[in-house]
Amino acid sequence: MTRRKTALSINLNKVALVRNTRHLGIPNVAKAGEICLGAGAHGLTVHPRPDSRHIRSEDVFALEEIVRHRAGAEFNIEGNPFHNLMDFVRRLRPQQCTLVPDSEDQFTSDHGWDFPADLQRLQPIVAEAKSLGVRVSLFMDPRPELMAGARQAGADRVELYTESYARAFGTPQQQAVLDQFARSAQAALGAGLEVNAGHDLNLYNLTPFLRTVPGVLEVSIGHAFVADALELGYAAAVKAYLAAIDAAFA
Ligand SMILES: CC(=O)[C@@H](O)[C@H](O)COP(=O)(O)O
Ligand SMILES: NCC(=O)COP(=O)(O)O
Repeated sequence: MTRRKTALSINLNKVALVRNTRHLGIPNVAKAGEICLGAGAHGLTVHPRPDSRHIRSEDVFALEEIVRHRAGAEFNIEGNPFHNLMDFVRRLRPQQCTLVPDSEDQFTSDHGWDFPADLQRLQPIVAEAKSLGVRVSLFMDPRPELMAGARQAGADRVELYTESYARAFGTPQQQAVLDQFARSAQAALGAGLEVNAGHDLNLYNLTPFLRTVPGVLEVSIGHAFVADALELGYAAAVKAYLAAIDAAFA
C-alpha cells in the first residue's frame, strides 16, 4: 500500500512575534503566508493566543482569505476551545482546528488532553466544530492509552506533541522515544483516528520521525522554520522542509 505523503503546514506565530515589537507592520505576516504557499507549503497554521503576543485576530482573518484563494491549501487554527479558539472557528470555518489545553498565559504548548478527565467537556465542542464542517484534531501527548479517549471525544485526528522527541533527538534515548511515538500513532490509527504531529520539529529531526512514525498526514512547523527562513528566505526554507519530507518517503 502506498503511504500518503505528509503535508507541510507552516506556523506563522513567530513572524507575528517579530512584527509586534514595532508599529511598522513588518515583517508582514500575510505576505509570509503567501510566499510559503507559493513555494509549495500545503497549508498555514496559527495559534492566536488570548494575550495576542504574536498572532492577532486580524492576522487570522487575513490568512484565512489567502488560504481560501489558494486551491487545495488548508488553514489550521490552534488554541484552547474554552478560551478564544471557537470564535474563530465559528466565523471562519477553517479546514482544521487543533484543540490545545493551554492556559491563557502559557509560555508555549507543553501538554495534551487527558482522558477520561477531559472527555465530557470536549464532546460538545468537538461536535459543534464538526457540525460547521471543520476537521477537529486534538493535541495529545504520545501515550497510546489515551487515543481511544480522543476518538470517543469525537475527534477526526490527533496531533502528537513532539517536543519530547525533539529533546531526545541525537541522544541515546532517541530510538526509545521514537518507538513511543510509533506506538501512539498505531493506537490512534487503530482507534479510527488520523494523525498529525508538531512542536519543535526541524530540518534535522523531521525525516527520521516520518520514517518511523506511521501515517502522519500533516506536520505543522513554526519556530524552527522561521529561524531557517531568516537564513534561507521563506521560499527556500519551505523547499528544504518539503525535501526533508520527501526523504522520508524515498
Ligand atoms: C500547539 C502547538 O504545538 C504549538 O506548537 C504552538 O502553536 C506553538 O505556540 P507558540 O508559537 O506560542 O510557542
Ligand atoms: N502545532 C505545532 C506547530 O504549529 C508549530 O510548533 P513549533 O514548530 O513552533 O514548535
